[in-house]
Amino acid sequence: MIEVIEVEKRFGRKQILKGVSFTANKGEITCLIGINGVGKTTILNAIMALTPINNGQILIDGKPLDKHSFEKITFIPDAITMLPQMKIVEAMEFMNDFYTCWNQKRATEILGFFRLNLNDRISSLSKGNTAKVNLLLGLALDVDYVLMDEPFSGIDMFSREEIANVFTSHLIENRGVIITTHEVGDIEHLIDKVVLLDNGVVTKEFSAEEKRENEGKSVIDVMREVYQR
Ligand SMILES: Nc1ncnc2c1ncn2[C@@H]1O[C@H](COP(=O)(O)OP(=O)(O)OP(=O)(O)O)[C@@H](O)[C@H]1O
Repeated sequence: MIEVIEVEKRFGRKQILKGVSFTANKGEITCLIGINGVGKTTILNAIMALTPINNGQILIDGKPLDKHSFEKITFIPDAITMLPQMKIVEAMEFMNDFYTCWNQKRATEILGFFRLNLNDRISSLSKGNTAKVNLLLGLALDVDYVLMDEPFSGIDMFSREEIANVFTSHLIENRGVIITTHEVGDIEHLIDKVVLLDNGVVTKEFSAEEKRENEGKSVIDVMREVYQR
């Protein structure tokens, strides 16, 4: 389980996170939702220890972040981190050299899943294929938790459908996934838990299925209630 406990984060004098708490379980998809600038990416960066927090605690399987946390989590950012002149195959080789938990068999499977070509250069990829390469590089790591920052952002509906298919595949099975988005429509039916952020805190944390079954409300209905004040 990933536990985010009363996390506070300031950039200069601007307090972005004012005591954010939520949990994300293994085998579940937890969706962090909030309007632009609310601090979704900052939370993912904090979980990866890429940004220091001012207060609070983050635990992975009950333990504070340390140098071994990286063997448990992968972060799939919304922009490519590989050099533009690299071919996809070279990006995969780089990951293989760098990470002991790289799973080549899984990488080859994802390559086929997304119909990507090994010899295509990163710089030549469409936005949709860039997102798919990011997913390939992240999901081919054998780790328990996957953080995804805005995987659907700016991508056409066909690529969105293909990416959404990942969430029902064995590529995700048994892993704990935290995804940030403000375009919840594509995966609403796949999300286990929704964490709504507003004004630096978690305003609602709920099961999407229970909300639908007990109150007849979709995630988008709840978002409207929270954000259209
Ligand atoms: N390194 C930084 N230095 C200063 N301010 C920052 C830094 N990183 C983020 N911020 C600010 O913190 C706030 C939250 O940023 P963050 O990227 O976490 O939001 P977000 O919810 O992911 O937004 P979006 O949906 O637009 O991606 C923003 O106001 C942003 O400008």
